[in-house]
Amino acid sequence: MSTDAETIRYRAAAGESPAAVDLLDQTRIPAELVRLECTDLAQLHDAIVRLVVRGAPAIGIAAAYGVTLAPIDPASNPDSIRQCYYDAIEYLATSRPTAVNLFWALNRMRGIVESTEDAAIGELPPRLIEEARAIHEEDREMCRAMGRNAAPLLRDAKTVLTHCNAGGLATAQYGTALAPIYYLHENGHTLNVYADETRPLMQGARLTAWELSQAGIPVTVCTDSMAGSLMQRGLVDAVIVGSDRIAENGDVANKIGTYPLAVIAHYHNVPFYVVAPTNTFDLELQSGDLIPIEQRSEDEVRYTLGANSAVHAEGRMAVPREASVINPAFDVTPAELVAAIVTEQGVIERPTREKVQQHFAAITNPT
Ligand SMILES: CSC[C@H]1O[C@H](OP(=O)(O)O)[C@H](O)[C@@H]1O
Repeated sequence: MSTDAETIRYRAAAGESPAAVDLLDQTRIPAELVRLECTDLAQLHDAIVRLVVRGAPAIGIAAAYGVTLAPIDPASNPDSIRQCYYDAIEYLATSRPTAVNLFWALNRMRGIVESTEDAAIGELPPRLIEEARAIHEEDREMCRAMGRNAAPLLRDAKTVLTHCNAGGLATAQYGTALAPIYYLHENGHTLNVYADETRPLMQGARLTAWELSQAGIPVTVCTDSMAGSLMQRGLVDAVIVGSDRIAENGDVANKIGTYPLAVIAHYHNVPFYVVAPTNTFDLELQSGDLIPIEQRSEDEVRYTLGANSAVHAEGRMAVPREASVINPAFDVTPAELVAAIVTEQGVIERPTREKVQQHFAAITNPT
């Protein structure tokens, strides 16, 4: 993806210009490529809430950079400086509840604050910038690794179906679920991709279709309700999606509409793959029913194409005011419907609690 379409950029403060988290405004794609500069915490928090920046890893990266925007007074005492950063971390943690990468990244930033001695408090701002940049670059590398690790699962596939956007726009670059698609394309095996439009905010139609088209990968947008008949007619060789949080037993939270895809894929013997970095696992949650599910504004359903972006500002009312609306942003797919979870460390075939634990044990105690 070209640098002007890079999901997130960061500018440290220099002279009169303040530090800025520079985001590709994903609510404006595909109509236009517009960047939004966030120079304070409220702007960054709002950008996460409105899905200007979205996708579990990208949310974590943006929030990590967001901590460096805390309005510290360098002349105040070390405890006051630390408290200002802690307040920023707590505030950013209120932006969206489901993607565990947000909390994982904020905890890493908290660790830098906690571990900086009074005598070195002047070093804290550059240390935080360095940690956020490390989180950003690590994600770039993890996406490449997930592409390599997931590619063999698709070696015999011609056509895959994906849901929402788990591509470069959801990460530092390259994506999770789309990473093997890019990797195979780069190595002479170009897949055909069905992209679920993904109501109500249309991340599939607007974002996945845009980024795959930019990469020269054939993509066909289908409505969410079409996926079943595509599999019924044998037109889908595999379903591949990202995730926002994976419980210890392998249950997977992802964009609303993922669970029915997994059920239909299971019924039609189509392999259902999940691609996510290890920082998307929440090993403190024993099962998926404990994953917090974000409830978003009903107006995103009431208006065509959702109601929270410039593209949607002229959205037409699709639901009479007298009718009620629900808008859970995610659902949970039980592990038994998942053929494999692919991380940057490898592949968890037929995930179970034991296999997830083994995957993480192998990371901490490599043989
Ligand atoms: C690579 S994680 C992408 C993940 O995040 C999306 O949710 P949202 O667009 O609301 O941030 C969706 O669940 C994707 O699978």
